[in-house]
Amino acid sequence: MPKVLVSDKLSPTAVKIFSDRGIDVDVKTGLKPDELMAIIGDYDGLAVRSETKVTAAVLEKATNLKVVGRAGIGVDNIDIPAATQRGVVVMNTPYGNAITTAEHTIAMMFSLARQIPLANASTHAGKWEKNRFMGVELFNKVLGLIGCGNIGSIVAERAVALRMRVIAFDPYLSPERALDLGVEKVELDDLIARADFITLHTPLTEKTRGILNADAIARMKKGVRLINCARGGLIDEAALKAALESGHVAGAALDVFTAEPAKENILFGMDNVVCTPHLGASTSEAQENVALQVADQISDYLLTGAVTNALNMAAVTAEEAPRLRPYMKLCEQLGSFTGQITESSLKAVTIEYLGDVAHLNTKPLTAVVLQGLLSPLLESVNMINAPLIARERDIEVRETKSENSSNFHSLIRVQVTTERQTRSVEGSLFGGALPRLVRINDIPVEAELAPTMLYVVNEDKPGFIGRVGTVLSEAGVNIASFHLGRETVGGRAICLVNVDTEITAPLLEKVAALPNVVMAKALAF
Ligand SMILES: NC(=O)c1ccc[n+]([C@@H]2O[C@H](COP(=O)([O-])OP(=O)(O)OC[C@H]3O[C@@H](n4cnc5c(N)ncnc54)[C@H](O)[C@@H]3O)[C@@H](O)[C@H]2O)c1
Ligand SMILES: O=C(O)[C@H](O)COP(=O)(O)O
Repeated sequence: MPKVLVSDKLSPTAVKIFSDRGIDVDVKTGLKPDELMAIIGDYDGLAVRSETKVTAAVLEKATNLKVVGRAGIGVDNIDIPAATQRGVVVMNTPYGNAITTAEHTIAMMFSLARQIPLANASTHAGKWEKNRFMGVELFNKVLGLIGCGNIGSIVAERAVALRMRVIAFDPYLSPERALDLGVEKVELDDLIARADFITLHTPLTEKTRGILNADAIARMKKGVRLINCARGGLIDEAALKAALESGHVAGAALDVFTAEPAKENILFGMDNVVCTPHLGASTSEAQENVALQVADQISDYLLTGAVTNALNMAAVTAEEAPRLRPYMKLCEQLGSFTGQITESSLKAVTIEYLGDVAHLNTKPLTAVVLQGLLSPLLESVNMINAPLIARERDIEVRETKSENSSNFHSLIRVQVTTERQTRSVEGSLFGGALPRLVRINDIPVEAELAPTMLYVVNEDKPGFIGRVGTVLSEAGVNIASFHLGRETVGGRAICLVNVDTEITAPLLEKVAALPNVVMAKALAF
């Protein structure tokens, strides 16, 4: 039974879903890094929010871990490259808290415009300072959105309804989408110069870190108000403090901070700053949504292989997963066979999906071919990091599909080009489930791949089979099955022998030295 650890505060719905689906679940929140590292090796899945830091050091100890699920959007607390390297799928729940966070942004904008937090404190203190709190309307003001994805778009819709004039900077916002939302797509400089209110809705990346720095702030309208419910670090806090003190920026509302938990911050205590402790996603509805989604996604992956909302792997639906399973095995074997017989550096791989398989989601199949292909050549390759490794090594990966597959319902052809040559291997599923190699280069064959195999390329001459059999039997190696194929009578031929024990190097040398043998290799699957 798979085991999952919930290490941040999640709605109890998550635990119920894991238990109902037959997954062992432990809830241990507030763990220190060394405490997490001490126990993480026991778990197949980890469910987190933003508090648990899933670092490379934690992943190193996570020897059984298959999936990390983030109940929320931002994944900056998870070392995705390290997870990818270790074959751990990282998933988030990209929509579950988007409305809630957009509503928090709007609430922060109103709070700033009408100084509600300060007025509230003053009124509670019995001061009745009616003349102190003069606000501004949102109506007809220019709202500049930096980032117009899920949350930015929802903020835009709400702001348009408030009759604000909404402009947005987002390099990935299409003109059609902007039109649909009723926002004007602009460049960052334009937004900075025109906006009365600016809200941020991007992840924190190398490009967005400090996107509102001293220079950007200096170019804003005097009296601008800034709202950040995305990530600390998008606004330079020291530059903001200076601009708030000078009055250039009239106010700022911040849910997120450069260092969190933010027990101290240079902006704390300023009258024109409204703060909340990273509450953007904190509504009962959003927490219910993300807990339910993350538990279902983690369970689906652990129980069926379905992949939803992964950041480092292609999606696989629950319906696709069982149909893909036998092809995954075949693809791994085709990749592994090709990888084991490849001796010079790889330049390109083409994977052709022919017949019924062409209608399936082939992205994960290609990832598995690459895993099989690269595993004999490199350490620690898995289907999650294999596409990345291929890219990093400039191996061109092509995928083609066609409905025609000659004599087979489905046929997968893997063609590999190295510095020296191009070779191809074809495979199919017999009876819809059993992987078989059906062609190696131009030679038809029908071979089941077994854990230990001998692969020989030879000239098709009488006596060859007997000689191989004799050499193997003299070495005490039992033959389980023998598969032959040849180009033409007397031409190039191949033989694949499934054997019950290891083929040692001296034995392989003996086979290679037999008459008419062109090449001999020991293979393992
Ligand atoms: N405060 C909270 O509790 C809370 C809750 C949820 C999400 N968030 C944060 O809000 C952010 C946005 O979430 P989302 O769901 O809208 O994500 P999203 O991926 O749907 O949208 C992000 C948008 O930012 C845009 N973008 C990326 N780089 C950019 C750049 N350099 N300049 C301009 N735009 C850029 C992208 O094109 C995308 O449209 C995330 O960082 C997330 O972590 C915070
Ligand atoms: O990225 C997110 O989803 C938000 O920052 C929410 O974070 P939280 O789950 O820690 O509240």
